Amino acid sequence: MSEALLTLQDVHTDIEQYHILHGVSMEVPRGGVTMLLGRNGAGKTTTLRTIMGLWKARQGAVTLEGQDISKFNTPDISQLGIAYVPENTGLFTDLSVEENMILAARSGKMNEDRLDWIFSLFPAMKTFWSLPAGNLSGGQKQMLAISRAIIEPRKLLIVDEPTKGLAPAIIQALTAAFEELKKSDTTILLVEQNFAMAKRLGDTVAVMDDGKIVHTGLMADLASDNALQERLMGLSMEAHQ
Ligand SMILES: Nc1ncnc2c1ncn2[C@@H]1O[C@H](COP(=O)(O)OP(=O)(O)OP(=O)(O)O)[C@@H](O)[C@H]1O
Repeated sequence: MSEALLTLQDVHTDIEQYHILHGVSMEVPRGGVTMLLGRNGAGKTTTLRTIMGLWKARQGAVTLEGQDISKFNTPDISQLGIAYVPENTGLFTDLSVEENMILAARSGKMNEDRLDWIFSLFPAMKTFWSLPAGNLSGGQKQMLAISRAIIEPRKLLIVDEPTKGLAPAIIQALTAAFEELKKSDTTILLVEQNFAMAKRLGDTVAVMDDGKIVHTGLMADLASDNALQERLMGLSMEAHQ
C-alpha cells in the first residue's frame, strides 16, 4: 500500500475570480482509504471536483498512475476508472433503483455476481429495487449513489461526506459497508466530518486548511494526537463524533 495511485502536485484552482486551491499537494496510496479532512470551506470539495475535471486546475498536476489528467475532461477521467459520489448524490429521483443502476453501468449491462456483492453490502438496494430513488431515505440514497459508483470495478472511488445529515444507525451501516469495500481492490478517497468513521476507515489522512494541505500522515497517528487535531483544525476532532 505504498505506491501512490493518485498524486496532486502544487494544484491551484480558481472558481470564477476566486483563487480557492493554493497549491494542493497530496498522495492517495493504492489499495487503502485516504481521508481528506478539514474545516468547512477548507477546499475539500473543490479538491475532489478538480481531480474529476469538474473544475480545471490552473496550475499543477493531477497524476493517475503516472499520467497527468489535469487537462482531461470529466468523462475521460471517469473512463480511466475514477468514480465520484458528490454530496448531493446525483441520482435520477424519478427512476427506480434498478434504472439508476443500469444507467451507471458503462456497458449498459450489470454483472450479476457484482450486483449480488453490492446487495450484500447494501441489502436495502435489493429490497427497494423497483422503488423510485426519490422515495428512498437519505441513507439509502447514499447507498444507491455508492452502489452506482461501484457497479463496475474502479481504480479509485471518491466520496464526498457520505454521512452528512444521517442518523447514527445509518452511519454505522455505511461504515460497515465501507469496511467491506476496503477488502476489495478499490482505493478510496473519502471526505468526512464524522471522526469516528474517519478513525475506523482511514489508513492515511490529508488535512486541508484555507486551500492548502497542512498535514499528511497515518490516520491512526492523527487519531491518537488530540493536540495535533487541535492545531490543525482548531478544535478537537473528537468534538465531531
Ligand atoms: N461555485 C462557487 N463559487 C465561488 N466560490 C465557491 C464556489 N464553490 C465553493 N466556493 C468557495 O470555495 C471555498 C472552498 O469550498 P469547498 O466547498 O471546496 O470547501 P469544503 O472544505 O468542501 O467545505 P465543506 O466542508 O463546507 O463542504 C469556500 O470558501 C467556498 O465558499
